Amino acid sequence: MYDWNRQRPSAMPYHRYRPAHDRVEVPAADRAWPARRITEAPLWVPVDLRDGNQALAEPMDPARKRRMFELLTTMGYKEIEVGYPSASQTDFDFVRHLATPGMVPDDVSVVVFTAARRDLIERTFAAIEGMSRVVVHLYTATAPTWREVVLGHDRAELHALIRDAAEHVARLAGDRDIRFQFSPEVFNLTEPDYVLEVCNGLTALWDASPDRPVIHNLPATVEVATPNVYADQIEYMHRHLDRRDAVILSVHPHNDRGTGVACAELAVLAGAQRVEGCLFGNGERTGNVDLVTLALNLHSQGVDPMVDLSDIDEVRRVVEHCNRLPVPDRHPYAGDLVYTAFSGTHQDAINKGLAHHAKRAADLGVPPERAPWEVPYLPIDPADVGRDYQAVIRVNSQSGKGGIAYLLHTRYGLELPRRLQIDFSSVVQRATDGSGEEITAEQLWELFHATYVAPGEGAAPVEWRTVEKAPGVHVFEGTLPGGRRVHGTGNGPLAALTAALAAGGTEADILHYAEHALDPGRGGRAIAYVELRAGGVTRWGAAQDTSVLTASVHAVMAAVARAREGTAVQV
Ligand SMILES: CC(=O)SCCNC(=O)CCNC(=O)[C@H](O)C(C)(C)COP(=O)(O)OP(=O)(O)OC[C@H]1O[C@@H](n2cnc3c(N)ncnc32)[C@H](O)[C@@H]1OP(=O)(O)O
Ligand SMILES: CC(C)C(=O)C(=O)O
Repeated sequence: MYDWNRQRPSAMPYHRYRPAHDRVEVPAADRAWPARRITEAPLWVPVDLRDGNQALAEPMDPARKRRMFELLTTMGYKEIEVGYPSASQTDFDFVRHLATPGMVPDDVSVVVFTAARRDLIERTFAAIEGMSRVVVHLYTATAPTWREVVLGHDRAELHALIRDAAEHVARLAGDRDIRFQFSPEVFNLTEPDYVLEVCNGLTALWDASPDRPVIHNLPATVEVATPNVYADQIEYMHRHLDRRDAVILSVHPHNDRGTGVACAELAVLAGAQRVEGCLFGNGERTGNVDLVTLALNLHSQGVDPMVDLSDIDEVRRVVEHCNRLPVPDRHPYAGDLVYTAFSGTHQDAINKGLAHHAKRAADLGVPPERAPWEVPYLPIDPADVGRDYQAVIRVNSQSGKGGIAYLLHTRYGLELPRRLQIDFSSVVQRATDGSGEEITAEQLWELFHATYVAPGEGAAPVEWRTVEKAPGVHVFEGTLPGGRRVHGTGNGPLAALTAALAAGGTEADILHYAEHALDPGRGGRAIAYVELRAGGVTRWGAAQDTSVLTASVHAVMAAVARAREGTAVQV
């Protein structure tokens, strides 16, 4: 029987915890969500200025709040939770600031958050005086532990408290342009029948209609189960909420198990129409669900995300400034390293994929940024979010020839022949293995130059010329360093050069020769690459010059000089 790697029981106190299924009744498994697909973006509601802000060690000051609000409207969010105005003077003043005419774009609604307490509700209404298109968001925790331990109420008492608060909200709203939202906090640990009793009661109390729908927001306040459990809970509510066409079913996942994004996506499959979260997942503890990841996940499936993330680094800079928290290097879509490959096989595949993409775009007659994207290892085109390809490939000891060639090509215009790529890759490997560090494009170029070009610099003829005496008959004559005159004839200038070298005692066979122009930014220069065999060893040499012939002669001499270094016998 297979028993390799048999794992041993740990000493972790895991038995202190109960599975989520024992803590909450998960409705019957008559589910349709697994077979559904997401074909349009849900309504997004960023809660950075409330849930995100309340989780910061240094909550945003008015200037940072204004910056965050501006960012959210610029990105295209149309419903934004702007604060908990009864919680602090800063929050109150910020909402009053938004009440100034012209501060909130006409097509944007603001949401204000309040607990189900009359004093807090009244302060909330004072904050929104004079504003239109406001959503008043009332919340109360409804899960058993919160009822019993935190609030000290049984089911009926808590229901009465919520209804009293909801009536107060409706009274203060009167016939103003205000909509209502309710969140049974810790929905995911609340009995489904109790959630329905409370939510359906409020739908009736607030007289929700398709023209003036109520929002029922069902939070996974603390994520406690696998995302399929949350999806089952949401689908059950979707099917059983009264006046379904007068209810916007909203979700508000947190990320305690690291599956906030999965919870939100499965909840949308299960019937949720609206998602609350924060940019890059700021929020209490491990954060709210990340709205950037959700939006770009849709983008990567060909679904319009309905927000603008075309300059993700600018979004990230503003969010980092407002929250005073960094976005990690591996953060989906936004981290510094997420479009970068270090490993050889990934680089090789990306390199080939990018070349294939460029060709496909040309074949289709469209610019590369409009052509269908199917590049291995890159789920989206970095250019879609304003990233360039500079950082896509970076080289260290895990890298292979493809990545090295890619960097030298994109940065310096070199088109290394395949065998030279292989040769140089082992040179790079030795250098990076020794240092253990990443090697930049500049350092690669320096290493390339030192390895293949520099040896020719002291070995090139001091003066030389070639003449075509008759068609196909070339003569090379020149003076080698040290003063020796050499002379040779061949069917081309390089054949004449090797004949001259042979006459001088150095037998060399050219195995491969390639040259190309470098880009115009390099002063009209050409580069030549030569692989030759001399004295029993095979070596590459390279040289650049404005003359192709000079570059070729110097490349031959560089390879000869390297072959000399590599043989015991002087060639
Ligand atoms: C999941 C969430 O994100 S919920 C939002 C959490 N956000 C915040 O707490 C940030 C802002 N909060 C605050 O600044 C303060 O808590 C305030 C101003 C709202 C209230 O402050 P205080 O009156 O000093 O009360 P404190 O915060 O100490 O305690 C909360 C009280 O409200 C009660 N309470 C808590 N939630 C609710 C609710 N949703 N509805 C009604 N009462 C509630 C608690 O039972 C407790 O009552 P008790 O004092 O009789 O035991
Ligand atoms: C009350 C709701 C909206 C909330 O912030 C949460 O449950 O995390």
